[in-house]
Amino acid sequence: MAQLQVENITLTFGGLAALSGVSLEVERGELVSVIGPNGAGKTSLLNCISGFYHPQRGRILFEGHDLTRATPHEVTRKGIARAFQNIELFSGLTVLENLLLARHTHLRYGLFGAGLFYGRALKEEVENRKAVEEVIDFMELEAYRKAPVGNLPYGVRKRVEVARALALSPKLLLLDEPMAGMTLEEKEDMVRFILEIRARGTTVVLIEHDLGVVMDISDRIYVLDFGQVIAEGAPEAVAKNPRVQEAYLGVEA
Ligand SMILES: Nc1ncnc2c1ncn2[C@@H]1O[C@H](COP(=O)(O)OP(=O)(O)OP(=O)(O)O)[C@@H](O)[C@H]1O
Repeated sequence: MAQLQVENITLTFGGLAALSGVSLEVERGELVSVIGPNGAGKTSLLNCISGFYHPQRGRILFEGHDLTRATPHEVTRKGIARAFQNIELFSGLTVLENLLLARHTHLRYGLFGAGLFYGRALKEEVENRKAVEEVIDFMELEAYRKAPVGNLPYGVRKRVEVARALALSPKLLLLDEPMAGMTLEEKEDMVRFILEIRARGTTVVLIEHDLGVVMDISDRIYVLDFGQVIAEGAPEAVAKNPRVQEAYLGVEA
């Protein structure tokens, strides 16, 4: 059974179908990209998987758990974390504080438990610190750990946004245009990080407009157009698909 199973989901907004009958399967450890023209439904799909939107039809299963109606918080606790297109960080807090806060908000046992079991809370805090420091090290953010996020250059903030998601120790990482607006050098760094994240066994679902990057690094690609999957497969096959060329690249088939 695939780790993530999106089964035939439909999501409408006042009569307009953002997604109609979309199915997608992602195996554990895979790097799967979702591409498609503007408005194709890519972000809506990610919003459904991460619990921000609930499809009117269909099912979303993660490791066998039905997440179709789950809240974003429940989805995170099941092991899915998301880095947002529009960076979702607290600009007045440092990199370290943002990462710790993400863990505290989503992963802690709760105040009641912490009060009753002081030892456990302390152990949890040590684990939080360790996990966050490890992510800072991994994402090469050491030089910025005490810097308020608002003062950092855009490219570094994008990297912190991915680090915030990684701080949740996810089994599945959802990346919504992590390279948008980056310089070539920053993109190359981000590609390296994504490949290393996958190499460590984390499943990655990536939305990305840079086709060159997508073709280079994806195990498989899903192509959306007008809220439907019009192609799926290995990068070479997808690139050759006439429907994709027509829809995505604006080339006559
Ligand atoms: N909250 C919403 N309310 C109404 N319509 C929405 C909402 N979110 C998305 N849509 C509509 O759903 C469709 C798909 O949008 P979506 O943002 O998922 O596309 P996308 O493929 O991510 O596009 P882009 O590449 O521009 O980010 C669009 O027609 C959009 O206007």
